Parts: sequence; structure tokens; C-alpha cells
Amino acid sequence: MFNRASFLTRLVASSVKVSETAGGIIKNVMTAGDLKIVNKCDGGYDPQTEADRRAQYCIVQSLQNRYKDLKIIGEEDETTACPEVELGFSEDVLNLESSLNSELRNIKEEDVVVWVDPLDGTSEVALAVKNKNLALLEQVTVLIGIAHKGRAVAGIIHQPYFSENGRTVWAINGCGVHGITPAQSNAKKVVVTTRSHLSESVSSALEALKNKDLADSIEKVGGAGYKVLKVLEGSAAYVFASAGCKKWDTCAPEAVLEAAGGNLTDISGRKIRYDSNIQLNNTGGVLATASWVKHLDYVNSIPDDIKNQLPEVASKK
Ligand SMILES: Nc1ncnc2c1ncn2[C@@H]1O[C@H](COP(=O)(O)O)[C@@H](OP(=O)(O)O)[C@H]1O
Ligand SMILES: [Mg+2]
Ligand SMILES: [Mg+2]
Ligand SMILES: [Mg+2]
Repeated sequence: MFNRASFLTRLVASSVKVSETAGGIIKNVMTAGDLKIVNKCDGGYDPQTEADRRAQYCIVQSLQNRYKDLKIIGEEDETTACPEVELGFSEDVLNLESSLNSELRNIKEEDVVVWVDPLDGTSEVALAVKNKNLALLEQVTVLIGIAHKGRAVAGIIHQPYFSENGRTVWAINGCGVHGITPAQSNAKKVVVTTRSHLSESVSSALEALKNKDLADSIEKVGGAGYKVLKVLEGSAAYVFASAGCKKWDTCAPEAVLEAAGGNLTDISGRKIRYDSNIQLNNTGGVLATASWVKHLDYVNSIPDDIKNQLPEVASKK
């Protein structure tokens, strides 16, 4: 069955399993207790742990083992070799093959870029350990986003610390969302935003949404993957009017949210591109909305001066 499936179906079926194995690696590093934290940012704080390094190694090795010429772009430049190679695949994904439209079924390996965030929410991991607040670990996700000709077409969000055994939320364009039942409405409009990268432009954008009755309350949580899970679970929107978030943070969440009828664009409403030679930063910020609110209302309510501070940069890295 695996060999007869289309390339995209096989890649998603593999990626679901690979994300779960990466989640296991993260949990093992946490249990072992030595995170070996490195700060990647001169003059700022952008932590990387042994879990980020091992999880990315496993994801890239596992996918490259099966798909030799696949273009993969991962967050981490430094990785740590580890023995786990995942060659399994999800039967649930294979069973979806007949739902794919012919364009998706004809996707070729050479037109695909896989965007990998081996551990989204690293700051929350560091804080969880420092403050012995293990509840923060719920905000950790493994993100594998699949882009075809620059557009996010499929995504996997694995949440290792959800409940006892974690969960994997995944989607292929037009084929629904799996692993979660998205909320259809909520009486209250909760807007989620960054916990660790607040800035003046982020605060001003949130204030503008409050004034237009598009944000009844603000919740600050970590990770792009977790924030999109919050939107699927009943928050109205995820707003980040700042430039630090990268393509590997948004590719999988965008594919998953859009398959649920929501939207993820930059704060000016422009679609984000995921071509292999694209600028890594989402320079236009991030705006994600649930299926039950109007994306354009949120776009239109963010003031032009904030949008003008966050232009789209489509040039090469
Ligand atoms: N100014 C910035 N510098 C570096 N990374 C940033 C950033 N703003 C956002 N990010 C990244 O975007 C993701 C979500 O951020 P936030 O939790 O602040 O919303 C995190 O991914 P990682 O945890 O994978 O590094 C975070 O590092
Ligand atoms: Mg991230
Ligand atoms: Mg990361
Ligand atoms: Mg990081």
C-alpha cells in the first residue's frame, strides 16, 4: 500500500511517525536532565537545547533515508547525532490517499521543500526546567511543514506533552484535520500571542484589536505550533506583529489551520511563501485566525503604521 501511494501521501505518512519519534527523543533528553543549553543570539536570547539538536538530526536522517533527494530546511545549524532512525509510516495517512485531488497526487519530490522545527517552544523548555514548572511543556511541539511550489500543502504538529502520550495533529490541503476536533465557535474572542518576544508593535496591534472588539482577552503562550493548536481549540486568533518568527515556525501550522477552514498569513494578509530560496524570517509578522472569525476583519484592524514597519521581504536569505 505504501509503495502505491502518491509521493505527498507517503511523505506525510512518514513525517507523522518521524515527528512522534522526535517527540520521544525530546522527552528522553528532558528525563535525562542535562539540556546543554546554547544561546544562538549575540546580544539577545535564542536558546537551543540538546533536545532541539537531537530531534532535528533524527528528523532529517529519517526523511533523507527514505527520500534521498528531498530538500529539507531545519531550524538548527548544529545537530547531535543520535541512533534513532524512523522508517515507519502512518496507515491513517495512507488511507486518505483517495481524498487527495489530482494536483496533490501528482506532486513530485523535486518541487517540495520540507520545513522542520524540531522543537518549537525552546524558551518554554528552558523556563520549565529553571522554574520547575512542568505545565509549560505542553507548549512544546515538533513541526514538519510540507511546501509545494512555495505554498504550504501539508503539515504535522506533534505535541509530546499533551496528556499522557502526546498527540499528533496533521493535515493535507483539502482533506480535513486529523488528531483534533477544531472548535466551531466561541462566545469569547481570545487572542493568543508571544510569551517571550513581546515588542511595542505586538502590543500596539493587540490594543487595536481590543478597540475593534476583535480581542476580548489576550493570552501569552509560547511556540507557533502551540498557538495554532490554541486557535483550533477555540481561540479566535494568533497575532505576532513582529519579525522574528521563521518559515519553519509557520509552514506546518499554516497547512493544518487552513485545512480546518482558518487562515494564516502575515499581518497585512499576504500569503507566506515557502520556496527553498526564500528569506527565512516572516518579515511581515504572523496573523492566524480561526474558521469562525473573519480573517480580513483582523487584517483591516491592524494599523497601517504597524504594517508599514513589517514589509514583505521576498528576496533570498
Ligand atoms: N525575535 C525572535 N528571535 C528569535 N526567534 C523568534 C523571535 N520571535 C519569534 N521567534 C521564534 O518563533 C517561535 C515562536 O515564538 P513565540 O513563542 O515567541 O511566539 C519560537 O520558535 P523556537 O522555540 O522553535 O525557537 C521563537 O524562537
Ligand atoms: Mg519555532
Ligand atoms: Mg525550534
Ligand atoms: Mg529556536
